[in-house]
Amino acid sequence: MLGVGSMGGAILTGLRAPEVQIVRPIAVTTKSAASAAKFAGAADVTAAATDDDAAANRRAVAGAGLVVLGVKPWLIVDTAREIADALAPGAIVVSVAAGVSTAAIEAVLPAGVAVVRAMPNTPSHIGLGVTGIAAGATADDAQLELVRRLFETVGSVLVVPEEQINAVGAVSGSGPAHVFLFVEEMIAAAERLGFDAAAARELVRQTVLGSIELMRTTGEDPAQLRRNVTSPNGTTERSVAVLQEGAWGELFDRAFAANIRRSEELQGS
Ligand SMILES: NC(=O)C1=CN([C@@H]2O[C@H](COP(=O)(O)OP(=O)(O)OC[C@H]3O[C@@H](n4cnc5c(N)ncnc54)[C@H](O)[C@@H]3O)[C@@H](O)[C@H]2O)C=CC1
Ligand SMILES: O=C(O)[C@@H]1CCC=N1
Repeated sequence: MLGVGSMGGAILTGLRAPEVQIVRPIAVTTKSAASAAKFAGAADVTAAATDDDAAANRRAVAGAGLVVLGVKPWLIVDTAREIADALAPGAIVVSVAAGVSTAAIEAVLPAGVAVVRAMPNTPSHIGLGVTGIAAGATADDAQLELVRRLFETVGSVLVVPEEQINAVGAVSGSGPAHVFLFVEEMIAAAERLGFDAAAARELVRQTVLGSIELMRTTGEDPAQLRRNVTSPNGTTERSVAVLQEGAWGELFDRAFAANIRRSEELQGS
């Protein structure tokens, strides 16, 4: 795994679970020595920093069947180019980068190396991620299945056509940020009602955690769960009506469109 920051690190945490059957140690690389040092003494991971060893990425992928590129989008093609002739024949290269197409990566890799694009999210850190995966031109069903199993170690997986991967990024890849923004705004509004920061945080955090857990454990439709709170002619009806005046549907359409536009720009970067 080349690059184990927020996203790569979350996937790595899932892969390190003892029940995951995988060849160990998992070879990872980071840019800085300080990041690599966090794995010092780990029996299941070997880490090397590209700042220390310019050949760290090439060494890490030697003999690997599955290589995950977890670097920033604008480094993906250069990183793929850098490791191209160190890859084992038949290796699968998975990119988690926003925007960058499988074709752009395939173009710098030797024939016989399969490329798969994945769009995971950070709840993968606790095994509750959701990842969209899409096969490149040469990845066959068995290779895609292996990548599915990789991401199933950290949550659920949806196979989508590559044209939809940017949309997966908007909905679930970036999704945790949208949820946290909602929580931040609710806390700030609670503070404006006069609650101190600790009380506002407790009221909102527990409401959000409890609501999500209710949705998970009951399996109920969110609209029904909302109706369960909304007494006819009660208080919720009034606040929900005000929120709906905010045209959330249109707001989300615009937010997702902006997100997808940025993925398209990153493709060209
Ligand atoms: N953060 C998120 O929620 C999500 C991120 N992604 C994608 O994941 C990728 C990484 O994003 P983050 O984890 O957020 O960034 P990050 O900055 O937290 O992690 C990037 C990692 O790459 C390492 N790195 C930099 N140059 C390197 C090199 N030449 N060789 C090896 N490692 C190198 C850095 O040390 C760092 O560990 C991006 O392409 C992004 O589009 C995809 C889905 C969600
Ligand atoms: O913000 C980003 O570009 C990355 C991709 C999806 C989530 N984080």
